[in-house]
Amino acid sequence: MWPERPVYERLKDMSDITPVKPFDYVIFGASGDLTMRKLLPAFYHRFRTGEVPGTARIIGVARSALERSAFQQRTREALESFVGDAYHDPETVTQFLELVHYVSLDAADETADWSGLSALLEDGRVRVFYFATAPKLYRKVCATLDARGLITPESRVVLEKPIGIDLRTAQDINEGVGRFFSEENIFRIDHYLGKETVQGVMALRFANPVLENAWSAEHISSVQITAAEVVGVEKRAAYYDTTGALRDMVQNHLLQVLSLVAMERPASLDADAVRDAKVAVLHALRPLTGAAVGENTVRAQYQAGEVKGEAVPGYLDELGHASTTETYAAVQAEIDTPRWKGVPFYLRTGKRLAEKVSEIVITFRPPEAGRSSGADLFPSPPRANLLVIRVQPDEGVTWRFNAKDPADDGFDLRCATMDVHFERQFRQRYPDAYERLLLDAVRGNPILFIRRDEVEAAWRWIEPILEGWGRQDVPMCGYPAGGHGPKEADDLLARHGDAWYSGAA
Ligand SMILES: NC(=O)C1=CN([C@@H]2O[C@H](COP(=O)(O)OP(=O)(O)OC[C@H]3O[C@@H](n4cnc5c(N)ncnc54)[C@H](OP(=O)(O)O)[C@@H]3O)[C@@H](O)[C@H]2O)C=CC1
Ligand SMILES: O=C1O[C@H](COP(=O)(O)O)[C@@H](O)[C@H](O)[C@H]1O
Repeated sequence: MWPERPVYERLKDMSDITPVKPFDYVIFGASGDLTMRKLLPAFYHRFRTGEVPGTARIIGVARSALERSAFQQRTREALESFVGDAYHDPETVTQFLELVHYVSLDAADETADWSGLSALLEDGRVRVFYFATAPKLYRKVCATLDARGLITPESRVVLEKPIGIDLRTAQDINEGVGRFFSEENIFRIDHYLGKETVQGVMALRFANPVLENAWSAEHISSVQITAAEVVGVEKRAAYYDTTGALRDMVQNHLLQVLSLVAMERPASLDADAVRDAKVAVLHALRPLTGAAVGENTVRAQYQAGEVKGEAVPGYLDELGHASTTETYAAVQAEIDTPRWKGVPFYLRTGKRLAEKVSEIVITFRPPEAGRSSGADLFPSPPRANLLVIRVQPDEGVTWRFNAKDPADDGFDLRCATMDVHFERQFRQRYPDAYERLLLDAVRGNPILFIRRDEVEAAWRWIEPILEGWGRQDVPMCGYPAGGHGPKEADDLLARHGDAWYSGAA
């Protein structure tokens, strides 16, 4: 039923564990992919390490008619598949399943019988409503929760992305949910912010003066942000075909990463200080309108190909009908601030690519000839320094620098790399992004969640691209499944003398 599970070496767990108070966590969309693959395994890990108390309740809600025992069985299978062997302890799993409840309910039906859910909720506890369903349900479910008296002063709501399909629908959702929950109790989740290496961007930038001082157009010539996936759309075709790569990944994950890479130093690590700094970047993105959409963006669909030795069908064959939804998007963005004047930020994401990798690549300017630098000193010209932040997998950093070529008796240069693999270095398990985010919502800590103005600013920038694509201003390109994306995305960079980083530092 589930894909083959990976085997992990057991590494150290978090040492900084502060158990949360008993809570009731209601997950709408409990039988879905996200809950099974990410949310329940994340809760399990935090239960295993003692952060989630044994009296907490995780209450799954979906329309499927399931007994509690059947949902517990599905949970057990999900944990077998998605928790590494080294952390999968049958006794702990059995204890964890005691936390898990299920209510069969059509959350879109305000006339349905909600008493099964209310009966499981305890007054005085932190109560989290997590919406792992289609965003069009969010407002309605909030209204019904309110009508049924289920929203208490200790209640919070977690909204999965994408929030809407454009600016207007995002505003509608924000307004609608905002009628029942104050902004401080709305947690808009973007799981990329929960990734350790994405949070680590701030540490890298602001705790290392060498990097902090070089972090601008004076020293950096381009920034690449990639989120490549091997999987196709598979069972999520119905959702994906109405969404596409730009809405699914760029509007949220990639723009959040870009904001962290490009933001000014925040006044503090308070949630609002960081969010103020991030939203300033989103406001400073140069709008891509008119001809600029065609010049700066590429969209494409995967075609039949081969992934890890297996033949796979193209997107349209999988769907069985025509579609203008992109499974790949590449965008060249510019940020109109003095710090980033003239620096291209290249973003790309796609399904059915050669490998699963998310990374940030910072290319520094090589020393210029004529300056009092190394450029004129050596017989071979120095190459650009590269800093590669591997968001996932193999979280870490690679630094490419110029070294003296040991094979040469003169002073020829050769590129060398320093590779840091964080798990190896810290002997520390890298938690899945959802682990921290699920419990930050219980703690009421919003630092890794997105504020309303951020979501709307991101849509404001994305919308003209969607409009240009809707007008068919930009051709739909193709790329073979299992490859590196469309040739047109390579051309986008080649126009500036750049090339996508291919792992070969
Ligand atoms: N899957 C992923 O990797 C990621 C998903 N997300 C987001 O999470 C959300 C869920 O995604 P995903 O799990 O993939 O989607 P799925 O389609 O797999 O799951 C949707 C869930 O919603 C339930 N559901 C649908 N309608 C209702 C209803 N009226 N009342 C109660 N439950 C309902 C379905 O169960 P039933 O049919 O039994 O009612 C099912 O459990 C989406 O917003 C998606 O964008 C975000 C990041 C990653
Ligand atoms: O939000 C989403 O993210 C996943 C990719 O997440 P990752 O953590 O595995 O990089 C993507 O597959 C999905 O389509 C999208 O909705």
